[in-house]
Amino acid sequence: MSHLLRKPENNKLADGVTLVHEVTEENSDLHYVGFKVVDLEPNTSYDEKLTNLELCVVALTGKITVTDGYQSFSDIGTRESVFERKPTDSVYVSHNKTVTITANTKARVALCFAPSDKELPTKLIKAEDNGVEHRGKYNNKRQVHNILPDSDPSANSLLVVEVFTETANWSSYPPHKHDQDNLPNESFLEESYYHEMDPPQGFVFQRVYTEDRSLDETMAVENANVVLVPKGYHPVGVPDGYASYYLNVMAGPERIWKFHNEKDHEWIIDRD
Ligand SMILES: O=C[C@H](O)[C@@H](O)[C@H](O)CC(=O)O
Repeated sequence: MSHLLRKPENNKLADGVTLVHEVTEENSDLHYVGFKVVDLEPNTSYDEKLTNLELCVVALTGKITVTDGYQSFSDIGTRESVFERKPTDSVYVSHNKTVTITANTKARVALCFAPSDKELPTKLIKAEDNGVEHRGKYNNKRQVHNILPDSDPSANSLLVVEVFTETANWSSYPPHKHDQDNLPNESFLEESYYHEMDPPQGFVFQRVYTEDRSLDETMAVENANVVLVPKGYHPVGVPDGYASYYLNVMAGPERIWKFHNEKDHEWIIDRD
């Protein structure tokens, strides 16, 4: 199996609390992006102590209450399945705080991390504050919910976005990369993909490859898998009959999403 593909670990932390994924600097090649998924049964809690990391808690499914010890956001989260295709609520918390997430209903929660030493206000990012975009045409159509885009200065280096790709379509396509710290032409951002499929027995293909092909991996990605993109192009192809959801976390030295399309395939954008 590719070292960029992560299957659910389903590590039981306590009764009703399961750590589905844990991507850290220690267990991956990533230095900027950290990512966890936690499943909570009703009335159970998960604590996350932040030291030199900032965090965006995304209520993927179910209702949760999030507190940073000072402020509390109760009963947030808008959906029972990500495939309701509507935005959800999230909470941004800067470094040095302890965050408690309590489930009001059965919930799946994503924790998106990036390095930070900046004290910034804790912020509820309401579902209705997500910028919704419809990108692409023909079989390249996707719906994007911008949770923490670079136009929102609430975070130090975190960028968070969710993407729905219709059946038999492609996204993160034509292939693009953001692995050079060369602004204003391109920014360096690591990225993680948390994938779900509808119906859940589906799969998608994701290729991660660099210009010189020293990295070139094509992965069969199943429901609740995570793909890590330390560098390179990273397109996703969705087979007929299945719809795709993914949550992206991006972070790097500068909080700017400036990508470079692979020239050979850029014509895809310009078709009439
Ligand atoms: O770099 C960003 C990510 O790869 C996705 O968010 C992607 O660009 C989504 C898309 O437009 O298809």
